[in-house]
Amino acid sequence: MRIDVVSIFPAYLEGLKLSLIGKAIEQGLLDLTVHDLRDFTFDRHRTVDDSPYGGGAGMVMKAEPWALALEHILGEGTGEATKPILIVPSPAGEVFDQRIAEELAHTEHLTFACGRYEGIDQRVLDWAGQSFEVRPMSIGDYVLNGGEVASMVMIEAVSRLIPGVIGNPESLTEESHEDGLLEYPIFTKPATWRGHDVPEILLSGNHAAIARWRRDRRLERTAEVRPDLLTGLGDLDARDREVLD
Ligand SMILES: COc1cccc(Cn2ccc3ccc(-c4cc(N)[nH]n4)cc32)c1
Repeated sequence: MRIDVVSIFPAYLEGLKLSLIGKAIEQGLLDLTVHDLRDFTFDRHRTVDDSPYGGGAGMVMKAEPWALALEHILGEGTGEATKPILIVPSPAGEVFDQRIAEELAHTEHLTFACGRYEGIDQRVLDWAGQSFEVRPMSIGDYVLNGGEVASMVMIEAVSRLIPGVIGNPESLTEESHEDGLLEYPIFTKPATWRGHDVPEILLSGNHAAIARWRRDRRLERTAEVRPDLLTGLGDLDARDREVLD
């Protein structure tokens, strides 16, 4: 997968080059390029913003640098079969979730447009629609100062789903949100720690009983912390219902 990110703070994205995502880049599973939007300005001050038409507080990101940056990215295109996707982090976007992460993990090329100030001139998104599938995307109902953190969240959530990025693919199966339930509580040595014991069942070696215990804990935790997720689940069996009632 090819990922391009455009930002006026390219150093923000350096964190992605650590740990598993960094290894995936080294292994060629991921091709990440971060572009400095100011490289697409040509005035002395490398201007990327101006005051908003219609008045109001703050500044708006100018269209032309964005168009030049996106054209540069398209120009490096390797003739992808489908329109590349342009993710535009925004408080006014569709809310990113695991389903969208799974969807994006199957695409060839993602571009993230990291806005700052009060956002990007709307005409950029309208213009980009001719060459990109433009997806304004929120990572939650709270306000950030720009799109970089949101892009890192989405890039991490998507990249870890690419085969080979996470060493053990089994660890992707029983995760929160993977199948609609939150994950079960986890423990490691020592078996007793500051007066707190690991649940006996986990020391029993009875794998069927352990699997059942884990599913029960997932159901209980989901019902307690995120009951909204239970409505989206398919048919729960009688045993599941018993745990929830
Ligand atoms: C109403 O508050 C705002 C309205 C417009 C812009 C900004 C600041 N800002 C600039 C670029 C940008 C990109 C993403 C986000 C963002 C995404 C999520 N989930 N929260 N915040 C915020 C951004 C704040």
